[in-house]
Amino acid sequence: MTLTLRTAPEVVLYKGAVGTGKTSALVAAAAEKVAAGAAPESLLVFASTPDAAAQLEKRLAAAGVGAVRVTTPRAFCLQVLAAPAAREATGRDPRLVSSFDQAFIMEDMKVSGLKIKRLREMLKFFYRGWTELSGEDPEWLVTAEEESVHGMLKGTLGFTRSILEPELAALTWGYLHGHEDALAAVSVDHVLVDDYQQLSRASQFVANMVARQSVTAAADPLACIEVYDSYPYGAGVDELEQAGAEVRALEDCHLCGASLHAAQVLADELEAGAVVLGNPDNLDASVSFGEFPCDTSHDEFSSIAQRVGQLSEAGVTAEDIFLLTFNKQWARQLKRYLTEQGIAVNSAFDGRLAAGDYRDYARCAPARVITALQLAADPENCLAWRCWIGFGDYLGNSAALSEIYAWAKDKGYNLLEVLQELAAMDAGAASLISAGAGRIVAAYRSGCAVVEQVDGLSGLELIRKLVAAVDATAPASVQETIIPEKVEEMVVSFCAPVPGAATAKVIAATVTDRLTDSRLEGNGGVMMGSGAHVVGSSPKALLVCGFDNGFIPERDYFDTTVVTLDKQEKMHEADTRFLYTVLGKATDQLQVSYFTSIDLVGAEKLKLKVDRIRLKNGMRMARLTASEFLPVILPTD
Ligand SMILES: Nc1ncnc2c1ncn2[C@@H]1O[C@H](COP(=O)(O)OP(=O)(O)OP(=O)(O)O)[C@@H](O)[C@H]1O
Repeated sequence: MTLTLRTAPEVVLYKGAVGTGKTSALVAAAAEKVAAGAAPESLLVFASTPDAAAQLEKRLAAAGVGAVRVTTPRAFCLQVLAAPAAREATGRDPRLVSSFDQAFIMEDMKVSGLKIKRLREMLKFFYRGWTELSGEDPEWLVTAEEESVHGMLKGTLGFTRSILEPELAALTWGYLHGHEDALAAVSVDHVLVDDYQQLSRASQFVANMVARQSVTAAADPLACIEVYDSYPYGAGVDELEQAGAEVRALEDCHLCGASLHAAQVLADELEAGAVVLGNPDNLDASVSFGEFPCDTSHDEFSSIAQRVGQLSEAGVTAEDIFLLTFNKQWARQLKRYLTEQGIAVNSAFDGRLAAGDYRDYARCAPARVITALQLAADPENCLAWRCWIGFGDYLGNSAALSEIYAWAKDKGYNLLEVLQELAAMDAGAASLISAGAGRIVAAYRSGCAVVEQVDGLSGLELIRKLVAAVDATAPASVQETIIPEKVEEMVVSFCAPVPGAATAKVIAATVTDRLTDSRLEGNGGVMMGSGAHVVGSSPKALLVCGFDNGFIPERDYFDTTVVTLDKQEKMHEADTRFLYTVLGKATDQLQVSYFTSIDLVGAEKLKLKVDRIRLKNGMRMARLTASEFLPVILPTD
């Protein structure tokens, strides 16, 4: 069964390679519509990531179209599903399952009895299917096993009233598709979409369906990389063309010579002859390219700091410099170094919850406090209840829960209603439903007590009290091993900043953002981040840092005992596409640096590819090489 794209009567598609001015064309189109009399509120602009949305908002404001709403499909869908009617219809709250929550959902799924590897594969198949709206095809799920595992997953998500990210846009599309009034309420006259190819198919469908008069999209099919939506749908560009889009091809590239050259050779590798980037200014690639080999990692940090200094002396503002990194741990070290040198860095939040092992009360103490905070913010948060009752048990209490779910299935209860009903029963009756019901009810009661104890508190006082109250719910033997000050420090750093008046709701919202999103959080400073953060920006100087084998390509790529040849080929293609997208960004300079030696322990920790080991001053040192992509992108004479 084929599903056809429902779109607006007027569809324009700006199509071009990196740096050909697609976003600029979109901004101009928005400005034109407003100049022609459209109210700014009648426009809705989608970007593929929150960082790209922030950049686009600035570009629109600079073009005089300030009051236009710029968002991501994810944020838009969550807002649509927040309406009471949508909650009622979908049976879900607008709450995404974070990677932390996912551990518990996985425990619930393991009850299916499938081997973990098979289960993970099947889940991926469902996720992709959801993003591609395969659920519309009655023959999508073939085997009875698939049907049953799929039903189980949907059931678990229903009980916890939560949404998996790959499910979000499909759920929204399904809801709007079946509720014309809801669709009319969220529709606008003009929808504009940047980096269309980076959206999932379901996101693309949602963006099109909410446009009454026109859709203006910008796309580069070659730059189809996963940055925010899972399973970006490159084929959607063709689908839009088939839906009657008027294609406006953009060919002149406005990047610096080095970025243009890198993009061209990488594009050639992806699809011979597919893209020929016009170079209107006949730029010389070698002038805008810089290669900076360094001996140690520390030398590279120092080289980066020095170059940032030189750039700012030359008049490049901090906001026009992007430091692209490939490894989180190494990026953390680089950030620390730059900050010590007085260089302000605008990067994504990088605190860890030290979620530890949820089976171990002591190790997951900060995660339990965060979960309790979410319950304090919303005692009806079924997903947080799921986590809360799972802590401290080897299987996250999944076996008992599955029996309880089976009992509650026909009653139409959500998890909180199930817990309330069990708590109201006498213990004997509850244990007939599940032998583990007593444990679950006890956990539920302890959670209610914690919520009650922090009622009305705010700021640090709230967190302090939460830490103490949560600590008291752990078994006495565990409490002895928990250091409340340490837990408090970790929780505070995860929630920071915590103003005195911040309520549980406010703090929990920050936590939820950080658990489910990654965006540049700084106010000014040089931008630093991964490929997902550079998308949507057009820095003057792009400094590619730590361009080493092991960081890109990843170490496993080189080890054919770990990776099959097929997989290796796929990894190479994905890296090429990724580099094509992210290196094709700089308008003035593309600088690449790498380091060639590190102690062996450091190399292991950072998962670098070690070429050779030698002894230096009695220490085992690893010899590294620049990324195998460096010779590919080097400008030729
Ligand atoms: N006609 C033009 N003349 C000169 N510079 C331009 C022109 N159009 C765009 N630029 C500049 O080129 C850079 C890239 O433009 P833009 O971001 O619009 O391209 P894009 O195709 O959307 O890029 P990406 O592939 O990164 O999404 C920006 O710095 C922009 O200001």
